[in-house]
Amino acid sequence: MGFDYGRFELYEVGSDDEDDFDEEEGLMASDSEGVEEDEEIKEKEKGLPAVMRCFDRAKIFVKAGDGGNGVVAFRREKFVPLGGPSGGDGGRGGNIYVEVDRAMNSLLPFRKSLHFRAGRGSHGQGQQKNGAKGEDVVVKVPPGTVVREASGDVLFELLHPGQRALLLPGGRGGRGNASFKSGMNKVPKIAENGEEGPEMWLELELKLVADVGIVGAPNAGKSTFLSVISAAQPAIANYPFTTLLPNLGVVSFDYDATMVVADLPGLLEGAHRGFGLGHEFLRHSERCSVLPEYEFDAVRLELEMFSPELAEKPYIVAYNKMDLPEASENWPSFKEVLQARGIEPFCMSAVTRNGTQEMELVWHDSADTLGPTSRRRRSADSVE
Ligand SMILES: Nc1nc2c(ncn2[C@@H]2O[C@H](COP(=O)(O)OP(=O)(O)OP(=O)(O)O)[C@@H](O)[C@H]2O)c(=O)[nH]1
Ligand SMILES: [Mg+2]
Repeated sequence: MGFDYGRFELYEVGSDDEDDFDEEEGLMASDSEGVEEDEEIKEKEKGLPAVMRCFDRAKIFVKAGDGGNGVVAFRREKFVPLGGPSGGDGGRGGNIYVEVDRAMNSLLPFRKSLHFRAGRGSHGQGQQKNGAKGEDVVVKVPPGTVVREASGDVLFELLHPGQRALLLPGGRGGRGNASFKSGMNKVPKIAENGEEGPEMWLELELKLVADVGIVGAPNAGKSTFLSVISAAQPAIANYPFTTLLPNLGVVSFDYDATMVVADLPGLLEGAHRGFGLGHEFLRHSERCSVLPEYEFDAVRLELEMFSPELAEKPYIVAYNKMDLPEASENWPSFKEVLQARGIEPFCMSAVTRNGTQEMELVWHDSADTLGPTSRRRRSADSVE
């Protein structure tokens, strides 16, 4: 994907405009226009560290279908000038559902399409024909999505793939005059209009339910590592900032124990904006002579600047790319420096899978120290 993504502050509540929607749809097809918009969002996001993007938000408008109108009609038969009432009922409007789609991992699609309208019920017809039900609309969201009303009240938390909830029921269809008939000779000329489908604005928030996050410098091999220890298949490429959206993977240990791991965007995103050690770091890495402990400090600092609370979480240091000569040469001194600071680093090669299993086991054994959620979530569920 050629664009950054971010926090979605899209439209004011109440800007419910059909034309808007079509335009937005159009954007999806034509990339060139989309790019401009992305630039704008990027601009707004300056200084937002990558980790913040794990929490993804979107605002959407949903409207259930209106009910179809009931109809006034009379039977017409030869020699019967005024037959009985025969107007059918209107069909019910379509419902709006929200459903978890395991293939999604962000709320990004809602940037392009934020209005969801279910179909209108058809009107009733003569000969007591009832109108057809309006088409339902299913809003697909990624696992871990919290749905809130505009007031902030939580409506649903959607965790499990396939989980589906009814957001708004369609409006009732109006009764046709046939159903108002009360006696043989009464010929009511009344019929109801369909009920309007309810509508509302909703806020979606995607919360990653991960036990462990892989943080590190851009291009360090985080996505590669995730792909080795889980079934996840994140994009891997030999340039920094390949990962713009967090990838989730499930690491399975023996007997039923699992851990959800998030591969996060390269943490030194601030680096190219020149704060913290970043600028310096990039200059070094251009020359490819960056000291591993320097990189480690830069990542730690970046994490601290983003969230001191996050930085206080227990962590395990993995030194990757050991298959490369320059990496294995640097390893002893890196290890020494860190040990002197009371940290025991591990080394591995994600590509050759040397040491990756050991890393998994360390995680497994540290489940208690890695945070209270790890054990609780084990074998739990949702993301895979
Ligand atoms: N030699 C070697 N190359 C590796 C190893 N792990 C990853 N790579 C390569 O390093 C490059 C970056 O790997 P990614 O997994 O995309 O790195 P990342 O940390 O996710 O990068 P960003 O998402 O851009 O921050 C790719 O070309 C990988 O093939 C390793 O253990 N040894
Ligand atoms: Mg990556």
